[in-house]
Amino acid sequence: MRISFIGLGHLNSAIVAGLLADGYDRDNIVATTHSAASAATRRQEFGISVTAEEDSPGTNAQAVADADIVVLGVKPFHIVDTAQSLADALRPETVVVSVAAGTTLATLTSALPEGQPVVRTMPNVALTVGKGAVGLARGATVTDEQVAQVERLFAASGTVFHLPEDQLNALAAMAGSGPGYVFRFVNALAAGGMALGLDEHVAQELARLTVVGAGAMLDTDDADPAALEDSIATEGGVTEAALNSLDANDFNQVIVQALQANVTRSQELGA
Ligand SMILES: NC(=O)C1=CN([C@@H]2O[C@H](COP(=O)(O)OP(=O)(O)OC[C@H]3O[C@@H](n4cnc5c(N)ncnc54)[C@H](O)[C@@H]3O)[C@@H](O)[C@H]2O)C=CC1
Ligand SMILES: O=C(O)[C@@H]1CCC=N1
Repeated sequence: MRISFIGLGHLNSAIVAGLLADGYDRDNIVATTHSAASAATRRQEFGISVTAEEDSPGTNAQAVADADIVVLGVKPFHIVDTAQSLADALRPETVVVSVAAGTTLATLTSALPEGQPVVRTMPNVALTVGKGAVGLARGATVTDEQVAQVERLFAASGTVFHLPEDQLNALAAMAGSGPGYVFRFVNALAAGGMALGLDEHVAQELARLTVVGAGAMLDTDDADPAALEDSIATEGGVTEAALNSLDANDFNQVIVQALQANVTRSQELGA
């Protein structure tokens, strides 16, 4: 299966890293970037063929010419132009996969030749470490076999959820962006530790190790986050006092509002 990555930034790099860690043959992966500098960096990092549009205009079209799957990993506001620029080079059976926030199947389909198989996905960067969560919605003309091929691309380093397209923005708000919220929490925890008088390095290490440890406790199929929370919040103890403070500040509602802001932005990007 030949896979062509158009754009090799944070997200497509996470997919490539996951594939390579799973033993995928690097000779069957090619990628392109905008700048020559980032192509050189990624070539070095992954040992795959990476060419830059800046160096050789038209390299995107060359990269997709014999691909079985093309993964468009450019920013949402570039995806229509990019898809249109590839239209003449794509073989009719090549599956075009979008990872873009917001961009709908209808928009992508209208930028491609009629009947081109399309899959819209929403991955997250945890693919890099084999722990990705990926939403997948199929276009109208993609076959079951092609969907299975796309699923295998992500299942190498993550868990795939087949969802109706109208649920992908919600998945993005939770899982696509979710690692970013967790990293923000780590930074906030470290800042909290420093406010209590801990040395910066100690506070940062404590924050990081705490989230790594809690994440590892969740890393089983039957993990129960509510029961885990209870197991730490001893009745009348210190954790309970802190959680009560979070409740008093409407922590859950703060999260709901953040997810709503995320969905609103997806809708704007998709409009
Ligand atoms: N970063 C993340 O955690 C996630 C990102 N996404 C989606 O992934 C897509 C890319 O986002 P990031 O990787 O964060 O952005 P990024 O800025 O890191 O990567 C964009 C890539 O596109 C390349 N590019 C731009 N114009 C190009 C052109 N004409 N030809 C070839 N390559 C070109 C750039 O060189 C760069 O490698 C977006 O659509 C985003 O919605 C989806 C889920 C998670
Ligand atoms: O922030 C973004 O727009 C992308 C999509 C989900 C995560 N990163």
